[in-house]
Order: sequence, then structure tokens, then C-alpha cells
Amino acid sequence: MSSSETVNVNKGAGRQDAGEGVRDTEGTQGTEGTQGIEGTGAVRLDGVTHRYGRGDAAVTAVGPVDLTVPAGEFLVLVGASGCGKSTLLRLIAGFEQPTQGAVRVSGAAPRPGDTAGVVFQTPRLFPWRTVQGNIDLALRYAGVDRARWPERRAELLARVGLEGTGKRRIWEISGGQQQRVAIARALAAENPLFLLDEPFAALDALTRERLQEDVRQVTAETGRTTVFVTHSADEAVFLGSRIVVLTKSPGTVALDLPITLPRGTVDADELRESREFTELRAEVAHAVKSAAAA
Ligand SMILES: Nc1ncnc2c1ncn2[C@@H]1O[C@H](COP(=O)(O)OP(=O)(O)OP(=O)(O)O)[C@@H](O)[C@H]1O
Repeated sequence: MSSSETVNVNKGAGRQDAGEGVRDTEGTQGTEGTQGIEGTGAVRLDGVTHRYGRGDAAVTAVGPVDLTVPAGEFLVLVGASGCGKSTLLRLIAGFEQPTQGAVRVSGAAPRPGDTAGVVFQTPRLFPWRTVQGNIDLALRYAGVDRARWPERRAELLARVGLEGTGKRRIWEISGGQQQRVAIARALAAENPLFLLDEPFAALDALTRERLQEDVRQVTAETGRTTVFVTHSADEAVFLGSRIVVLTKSPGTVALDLPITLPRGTVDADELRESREFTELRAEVAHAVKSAAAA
């Protein structure tokens, strides 16, 4: 079967350009009924603006942004450097409070370290601990009963393809493996939201592709709502069930695009080589460029 037969994209369905009304989410994951919009793991940003600093030194980093991410959706935020992607993610995690507007996760204000599992560009592990020691810390922080740690740890390491590495020190594993540990750690707390801020930017192309495939699979398996920040149109189209392109700083929504590429059932290489994938990637790259220049 050719890739164009297997990969059928309903291009343009549900698209929203900036300024239009409510998004038609036909064809994307987790969007049915109010459960998806208000349910556990759903994210809602109402008129969110964030400024850093005060007075003459104040910088408006992002906004105003109105965005609803239904439970189970994989949203990718793309935009030029400095447009406010990380700031939006930090607001959703509860690390920052919006200067204006409101952020809600599962219908409540996010609590830092509690509402979401977060993966950053660098793994931020404890280098003197073992792989297992880093995971155990996350399990302790998540309040998992100690008796369950061995089982849960094994499950997490298997999920990110790190079986058998538990006893190794962080400096004894590769950068890609360290980022896998960071992903496992973020999944340790069974919260319904998973936030990733350019997690693969520092990795080589091959490792990056492998980890993209793993993240795609892990999120499909766990069903967590995911918000993923990247510069890469390629990464965005491969991972997202929806892509939001931000304008240049202060970022607002320039394009809101559902991605209806098949999820879970298709071979990753076949998907990447398909005509639909290539066209969407070109479209997103063009939108990012236009939004940055506007
Ligand atoms: N702690 C801070 N204090 C002051 N200004 C900040 C702070 N963090 C970010 N900014 C500014 O806010 C704006 C948005 O930054 P942010 O890091 O959110 O953008 P980004 O899109 O994630 O950028 P990049 O893609 O380069 O990581 C930028 O102008 C940045 O300089």
C-alpha cells in the first residue's frame, strides 16, 4: 500500500485563522462534548497576557491569547524565537501568573509542580543519582506509596525504553537517554497534563526522531493532554493533533490548525515520507515565517 493511500489528510477541516470564532475541531482527538473542554486535563486560556518586569522595563512576552485545549489533545505551539511559547507553557504549568486573563487546567488554577508533568530543553536531572534514584524522587514527590515504587519505576522505564538502566548514574548515559529519564520523571505523577518545552532541541537528528516516535506513542497510550513547544514545523506536524502558530512577540494566535494525519496505526517513516505530511510541513513552515514577519 502506498503512503498516500494510508495517510489521508482532511486538509483544511476545522482550520481557524486568527480572529475567527469558535474552532471546529472535527477530526482531532478528545474533542467531543463538554467533557473534552471542561474535563480533567483540559486547558483553558481566557484573554491571557503576560508581562515581565515593571514600569519602563516591562516586556510584554505574550498575549492576549484565548485558547481551549480539550482533554486528550496533543497541541503543538510553534513560533519564532522570543514570541512567548515558553512563557505560555510556564503559565499553563502555574510557574507564572498571567498579568491579565485567566488560566484554568481541569477547571482550576494550575498548581506549580502538581498540575502537570514538565519536560524542559535540558533534562535537569540530579547527576550524582542513578536513573532509578531520579525516578524514585519523582515518585516520592508525587506521593506514590513506597511499596509501589519498584513496579511503577519498572513500568516508567519500560515506557521510555530504558529497561535495565536503572542502576546507572546519569553521567553514564547518553543525552538522549537522559531526556528519556526526564520524560519518565514527568510521567511519574499520574496527572493528566504533559508539558514539553523544546525537549529534543539539543539532540542529534536520529535520536530526536526516535524520541518523537516515543512521545507520540506514550501520549497515545496514556491519553494525557499534551502541550509541546517547538521551532520545528517537521516536529510539529509529526507530533500534533493540532498546531497553533504564534505571531512574533508578543505572541498571539496566528493560525490554529487541526492535524488529521493518522495517529498510532501508521509506520513513522511512511508517515514522514507521505505527500500529506510534506504538504502540511510546508504549510506550517510558511505560516511560521509569515507570522514572524507580520
Ligand atoms: N524572566 C524573564 N524576564 C524578562 N523577560 C523575559 C523573561 N523570560 C522571557 N522574557 C522575554 O519574553 C519574551 C518571550 O520569551 P519566551 O522565552 O517565552 O519566548 P519563546 O518563544 O519561548 O523563545 P525561544 O523560542 O527563543 O525559546 C522574550 O522577549 C523574552 O526576552
